[in-house]
Amino acid sequence: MNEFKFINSIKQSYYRNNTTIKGIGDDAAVFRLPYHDIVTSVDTLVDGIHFSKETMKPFHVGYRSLAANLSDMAAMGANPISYLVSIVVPKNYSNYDLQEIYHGLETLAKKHQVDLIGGDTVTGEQLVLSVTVNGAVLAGKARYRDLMRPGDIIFVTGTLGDAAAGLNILLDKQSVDFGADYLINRHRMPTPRVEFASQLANIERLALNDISDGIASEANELAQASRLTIYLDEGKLPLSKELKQFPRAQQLDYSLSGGEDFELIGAVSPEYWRLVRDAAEQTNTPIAKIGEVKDELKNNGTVWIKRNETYIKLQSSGYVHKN
Ligand SMILES: Nc1ncnc2c1ncn2[C@@H]1O[C@H](COP(=O)(O)OP(=O)(O)OP(=O)(O)O)[C@@H](O)[C@H]1O
Ligand SMILES: Cc1ncc(C[n+]2csc(CCOP(=O)(O)O)c2C)c(N)n1
Ligand SMILES: [Mg+2]
Ligand SMILES: [Mg+2]
Ligand SMILES: [Mg+2]
Repeated sequence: MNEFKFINSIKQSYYRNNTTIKGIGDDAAVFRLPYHDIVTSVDTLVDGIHFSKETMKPFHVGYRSLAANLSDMAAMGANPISYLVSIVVPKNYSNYDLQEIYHGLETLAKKHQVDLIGGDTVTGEQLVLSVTVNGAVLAGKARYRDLMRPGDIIFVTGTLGDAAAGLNILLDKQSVDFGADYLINRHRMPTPRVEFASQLANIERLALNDISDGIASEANELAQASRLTIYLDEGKLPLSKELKQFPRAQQLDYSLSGGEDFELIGAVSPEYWRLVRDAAEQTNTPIAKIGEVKDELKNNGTVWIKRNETYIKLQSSGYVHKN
């Protein structure tokens, strides 16, 4: 790999987004947008933590990395515009491997009309891919975690637990009778719910969070940020037929704390539930009502889940990076 040749090889020949004023080729990129709040976030994938030779090809590393970032845009109700990639390239990575990472990034970027506007390339010991994404939301319309209100419906998109099941199949810790390809694909190439979230623009108030660490963790984040109590119904968690072939305890472990589903969990007033369902239908997004929000002084900041007709406390049991 030669740094400068490489940068030239990944540079887009034109920019899709008309907000992009300067992309790759100067000291920094520039984009311009009136009437919007700029939304930005960064997420990093590390070899051995988020993927391994067993679980992902370079193409998937690129795809999955942008997917996680676009998912954060969706969770803010923002439309993604552009992204930057910081990459640490190990010596044993071939030019082909590198191009495949960018092929994965570009495949999803094209789908969402976002531009690669910059980044940084260095060599190092292990592959690290850090993607920064920029997006925009109409001024004042970002979907913060503290925007839940008592009486809100809690909903979730897609199905939960598939990515964790797929990962365990890839790591040879699990075998299945059917649907291995589906589950593996859900792990390698998650679907960020960008169009769905964008279709909710007409709803005055909405709280959203995306599910990277598991719904047990993300629901607790919503409850804590909004200082309210969430009640979930375990029987209403949306599970794929592929996940349902596992023993019930495993279904629950994967769906509650497996993580990496990149689905959205949200809270909305019941009067707007119809609009949420319409948006789901228009964007081909499965959606399920899974609970409600209450204001209970002694329980605020916590999440409860109905299991066998009684509510038990749902601890924030998702994935935590630790040393
Ligand atoms: N090293 C850091 N320096 C500064 N801010 C950070 C750092 N790490 C996380 N944050 C900030 O902490 C908040 C929570 O980040 P977190 O990564 O948990 O959210 P997320 O990206 O939605 O979840 P995930 O990374 O699990 O997908 C965000 O505002 C994020 O920008
Ligand atoms: C090889 C391999 N081993 C384990 C895992 C599981 N894993 C890693 S990070 C994470 C949470 C999300 O991370 P973040 O919070 O950084 O977004 C999970 C569930 C994996 N993906 N690959
Ligand atoms: Mg993060
Ligand atoms: Mg997030
Ligand atoms: Mg995390």
